[in-house]
Parts: sequence; structure tokens; C-alpha cells
Amino acid sequence: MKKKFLYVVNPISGDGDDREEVSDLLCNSLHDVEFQTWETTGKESDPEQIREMLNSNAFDGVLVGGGDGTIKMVVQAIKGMGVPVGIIPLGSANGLATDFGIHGISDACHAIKNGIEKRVDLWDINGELCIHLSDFGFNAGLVRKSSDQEGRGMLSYAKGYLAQLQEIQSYRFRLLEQGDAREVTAKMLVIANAAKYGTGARINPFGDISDGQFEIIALNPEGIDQIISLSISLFKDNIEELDFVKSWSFNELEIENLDGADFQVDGEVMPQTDKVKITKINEPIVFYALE
Ligand SMILES: Nc1ncnc2c1ncn2[C@@H]1O[C@H](COP(=O)(O)OP(=O)(O)OP(=O)(O)O)[C@@H](O)[C@H]1O
Repeated sequence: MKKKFLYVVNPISGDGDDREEVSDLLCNSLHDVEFQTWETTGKESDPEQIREMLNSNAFDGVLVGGGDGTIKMVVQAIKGMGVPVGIIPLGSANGLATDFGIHGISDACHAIKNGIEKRVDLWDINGELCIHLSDFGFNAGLVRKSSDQEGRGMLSYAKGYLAQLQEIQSYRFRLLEQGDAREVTAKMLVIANAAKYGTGARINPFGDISDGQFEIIALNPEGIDQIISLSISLFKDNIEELDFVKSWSFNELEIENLDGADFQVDGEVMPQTDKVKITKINEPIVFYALE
């Protein structure tokens, strides 16, 4: 019998891939799957509508055509329902897809047909769902600048990156775990469930997305030489060798943001905050992945 998948597609995400062409590719590659397609509206009612469709139909899985924002909205809607999620990367950065070894539509189909079913931890950060990577400081400032730019996509990120380099600075943070406090100074402090940003930069070679823990990674390069070494190491996958990079694993933590650094969760800029609390959501979700 054919499997039945709900295909939730965001019509505006990313750099304008033709949605009909993508649907044709899906139908051609996944012969033994019947699709019900549903377009997101961007309205608050989207998660409720997705839950209702899943409650009233026996779907074998949900495919999400969009970027990390769309994936997050769908995961929020369906967590606890036990349906696996397949990512069709139609976003700008596609951070989560990159982390799972999915770099295009054919990888996505391959993951759904022959990939692994990966159990992924979910985290609550001050009431916000975090699946991928959140951070304070340099990158969060970059995300804020990029979202202030006109237009979407990698060009906005590149423009923001140049603007952000002019203003690079250190921030102080206090990490609080069960009565223990540790002060850290960093240009960027990452809360990492996953391993890689959408650019492919491997920020967290230390962690495993399914191990019930997340990593805190503090990066504090001084001067242009160390910034260049860091940039190279992120792509050579050896940042653990740099002495200005520190990392710890936790399953719960509070972070005081002592100098008011910018903060982003899974690519979304958060309002200014002095303190965040990270706790585990006890409903992991399964994604189709290649790695
Ligand atoms: N029909 C729609 N019209 C307008 N906006 C929409 C619609 N559907 C969803 N959205 C908006 O799309 C955004 C999510 O986009 P998403 O994050 O998936 O893509 P992206 O930003 O291009 O990629 P990435 O997150 O990978 O950088 C949300 O802000 C959501 O409100």
C-alpha cells in the first residue's frame, strides 16, 4: 500500500525555487508515496491547521518544504504526535537540512527513501523552541542586520557579515548550573544542539543531536589573525584545536547576558534579554536524515 505524507510548503521561503517543479520532482522520486499538499499562510493559525489535518488523517509522515522557520513551526505543531519529518530544503540558509547531510531536493528524497530516522532532542529557551543552533553576540548581530536588510537569501547575510565585522566586540556571560557559576568572556556564545550552520561551518564537533545534551561553545578570537584561523577551522572541522574556543556539555542551564549581547534562536532574532533558561522538551522528534 502507498504511504501517505502531508507536504507542508512555504510559498515564499528561500531564493524562489519553483514550487511546482519541486512538487514534480517529489512525485517522480517518491513513487510509493501519495502527497497531500498544504501551503503555509504565515498566520498564527498555521500550526493548529496542521495539527487538525494530522488528527483527521492517518499520515505516515510530514514533509516540510521551506527553511528553518517553517520546520520549526511544523515541529512545534506536531511534537508528541509521533510522525517523522522529512525536510525539503527551500529556505535561504537551510541550517537543519545541512546538518542532516541534505543539500538539495534529490538528497531530501534519498533521505526519505533510504536514509536514517534520526531522533532529535528539542530544547526550550525562555519559551522558544530550539532545534538547531542559538547564539549570543557576533552571529546574532549578523542575523539581526541581515533581517533588517531588504530582500532574503545569502546576499543579505553577506552584506550583514561585512557590517558586523566592523563592530566585533567581547561580551561577558555567566553560566549557572545547579548552584555553580562560571563567568565566560566571548565574542560569540553558542547554544548548540546540532553541529553545523547552514553555511556548512561546523561550530559543534563535540556534540550529538540525539544524546540528551547540548553544548555551550565560547569563541573569543583576538585580532584578525585569530579570526582568520577560526574561519578556516570552521570549514576544516578542527575548531577544538584552537585555544580561544572552549566547550562544555549540559542538559539544563541558565545564562546571564551581562553586557546585553544580541541573541538569536534557530535563525530568529530574539528581543533583548538579560537571562535565558534552557530546559529539555521531553518529546524528541524524528527526522529523515543522511548523516
Ligand atoms: N504564505 C505566506 N506568505 C508570507 N509569509 C509566509 C507565508 N508562509 C510562511 N511565511 C513566513 O515565512 C517565514 C519562514 O520562512 P523560513 O524561515 O522557512 O524561510 P527562510 O527565512 O527563507 O529560510 P531560512 O530559515 O533557512 O533562512 C515565517 O516568517 C512565516 O511567517
